[in-house]
Amino acid sequence: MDKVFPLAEVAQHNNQDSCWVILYGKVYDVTQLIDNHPGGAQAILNLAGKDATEEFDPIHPRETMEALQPSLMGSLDPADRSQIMSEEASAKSMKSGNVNALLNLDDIEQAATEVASKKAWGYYYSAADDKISKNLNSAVYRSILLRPRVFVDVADCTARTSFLGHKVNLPVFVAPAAQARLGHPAGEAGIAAACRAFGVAQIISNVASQSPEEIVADAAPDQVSEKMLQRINKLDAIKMIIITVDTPVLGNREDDQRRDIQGGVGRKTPNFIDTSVTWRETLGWLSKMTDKPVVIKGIQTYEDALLAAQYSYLVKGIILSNHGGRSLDTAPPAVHTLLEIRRYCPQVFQKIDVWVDGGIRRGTDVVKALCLGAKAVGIGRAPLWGLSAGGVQGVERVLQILSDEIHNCMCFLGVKTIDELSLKHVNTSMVEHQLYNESPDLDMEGSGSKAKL
Ligand code: HEM
Ligand SMILES: Cc1cc2nc3c(=O)[nH]c(=O)nc-3n(C[C@H](O)[C@H](O)[C@H](O)COP(=O)(O)O)c2cc1C
Repeated sequence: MDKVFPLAEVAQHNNQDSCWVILYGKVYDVTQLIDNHPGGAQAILNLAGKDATEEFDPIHPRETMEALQPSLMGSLDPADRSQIMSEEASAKSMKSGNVNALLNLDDIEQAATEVASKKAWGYYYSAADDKISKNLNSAVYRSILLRPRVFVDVADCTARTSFLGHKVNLPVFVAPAAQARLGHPAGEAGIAAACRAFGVAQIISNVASQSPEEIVADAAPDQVSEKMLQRINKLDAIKMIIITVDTPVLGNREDDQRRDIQGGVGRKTPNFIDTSVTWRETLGWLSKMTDKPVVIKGIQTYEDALLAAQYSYLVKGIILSNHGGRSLDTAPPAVHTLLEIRRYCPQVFQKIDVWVDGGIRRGTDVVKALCLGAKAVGIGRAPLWGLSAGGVQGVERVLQILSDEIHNCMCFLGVKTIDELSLKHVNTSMVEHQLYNESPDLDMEGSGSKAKL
């Protein structure tokens, strides 16, 4: 028979010698676990004698509960449990609101800021040092102008395209992001549900708060270890392996550190960083481990884009990204790298797919990146804000807003398909002037008011 414990009794076991916690209404004696806990002894001790569900839930995949089975003691007294649950429910009801009334991605971030925990907000919002790269990621799109064409029949305008051969409804993908369950219990699987509804691709983080099997469970993390790759190779719903290379060390994210009592969520996620990766050895190893196409995320210079293209037998794409400004502050926004590639090694666009992410606030931003040669555009924080503001519906709202804005922008430009978007639809003079102190290269097709007629 299940043993029942009142909250007052659990509360007495609140130290290293006897440490009990409540998880999902059950009582666990985790005294033996403290010293071997991957998240550190203090993480558990801070919650000793208390309900640890809220702290535990976003960080551990469901299978952790199996590891905890031997420590199960019984259940929390139902009266105490219902007290805790009603407190949780009233906190949650503040979160519901009509996400469909939110008109743009800034509104969604604002709504999420109001309802998210300080810790979730700090983790999502934070970027390295002085946030120069984070802010420039968005600002750079503002200094690219669009060149609308008129009297074009755009009745059949569509934003459908393909993503390494897989058909998608929008040229937008959800970029990998750790800890989606910090923002909402629906987590990465909730983002997947919204992506499924919109026919949009999602990249799953290696440090997601749910396992890859949970996330793709309804589809039509430890290190990128051999074990994980073997699991992923078996999942048909996972179409490609993305290797993130822009974070050899964790960026200095002060908003995260300030709002989390244990020094920042980023620092507590499992140690997934390997500082010894190299082009030749890591890609050689990866080519033996998987038949799935490989995409390298975090390219920030044309030199590295060129190198990646030399491995095109394995590397099918690159994502120009500075990790949403979360790694090296003052690293360039993807738009600068796109322009560099156009200038110094445009052949890269022919050899591999080039995608970008960082700073997307509007459908016009997406369209501008596509005009400059990107095949797809990633959003990182926006789906996390959507999830925090309104769960799956919030993420769907993000995708709906972008979809509408992309469609309208294409109609204004007089284009009917994504493939028609080109350099002649944008004027990049301001950015090029800032980068090279000169007007754009007039030999390039389009790109500015002096383009050939
Ligand atoms: C207080 C109740 C908690 C319990 C009972 C608990 C239990 C566990 C267990 C059993 C594992 C190992 C899972 C496995 O090997 O399959 C684990 C992993 C981990 N825990 Fe906790 N934990 C607790 C709280 C926390 C907190 C508050 C944090 C962070 C602040 C944290 C961070 C981690 C991390 C980072 C891992 C490694 C996850 C991974 O490798 O994927 N834990 N925890
Ligand atoms: C909270 C958060 C967690 C992230 N976690 C990862 C990750 O685990 N792996 C990764 O490659 N990129 C990660 N990123 C970076 C995103 O994939 C993406 O490059 C970036 O967020 C894009 O910028 P944006 O947020 O301005 O759209 C994370 C970003 C955020 C905001």
